[in-house]
Amino acid sequence: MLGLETPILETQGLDKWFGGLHVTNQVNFRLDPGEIHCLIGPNGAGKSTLFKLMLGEHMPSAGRIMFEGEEITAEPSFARIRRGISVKFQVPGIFKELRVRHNLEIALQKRLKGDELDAEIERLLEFLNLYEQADKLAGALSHGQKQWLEIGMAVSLRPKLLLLDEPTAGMTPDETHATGEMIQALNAEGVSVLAVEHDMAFVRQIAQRVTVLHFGAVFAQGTIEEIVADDRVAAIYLGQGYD
Ligand SMILES: Nc1ncnc2c1ncn2[C@@H]1O[C@H](COP(=O)(O)OP(=O)(O)OP(=O)(O)O)[C@@H](O)[C@H]1O
Repeated sequence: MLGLETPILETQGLDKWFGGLHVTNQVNFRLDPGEIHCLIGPNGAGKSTLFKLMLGEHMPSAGRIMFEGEEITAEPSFARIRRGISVKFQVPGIFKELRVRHNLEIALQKRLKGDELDAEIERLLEFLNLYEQADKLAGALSHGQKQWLEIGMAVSLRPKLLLLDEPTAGMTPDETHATGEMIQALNAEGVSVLAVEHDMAFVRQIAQRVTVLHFGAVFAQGTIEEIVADDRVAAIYLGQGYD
């Protein structure tokens, strides 16, 4: 049941200032093990900054970050990755000049060798809907396929927690839906997920809980049904063109 276990990720009173700009404002956030959680909010609300604080790309001005009950506030990104946090950024970080298969091989060879490596490449190609693209150069994939390859690379280390920054940006509705199914399948294997997302249809598809950020602070939290029924949330999106 959500809320009773030690959170996989927790922030306590997290603050970030950029000069005079208070970009993260006393954020108390918890992600329970096994949860799919979406972080939404208008442009400039501070979603990416909160993400970067969780990853160790920015250091907070105040507050604490915990992973599985242990403090990681001052840890560099590589140490957080070693604990089991993996990330997929908006801009694909794939090797465009290499074949799709080879991209996966590079990501997987830290963990697997020989027959096991080969079998896992095949399994991932199937899982990512990239089986027929296996021998194409990664740079020749469609935008959506590149995002899927990046998801495959992000999960190749078997993370406990997957952080996704707008995973469906620029995707067609079909690709977006397929991405949702992929994330749900990973979640069914035990991966906890936190996704920054603008596409509300996608949020509705995957999120078990939603946090709304506004001016760097937690503005609302709940199920997607509670969030879409909240007039205060609708009001902060007015004029921004979201559905
Ligand atoms: N490195 C930085 N230095 C100074 N200001 C920054 C920096 N990074 C972000 N900001 C500012 O912090 C605020 C929040 O930015 P952030 O990118 O976290 O918002 P966001 O919710 O992710 O927005 P979007 O939905 O547009 O991606 C913005 O006003 C932005 O200009």
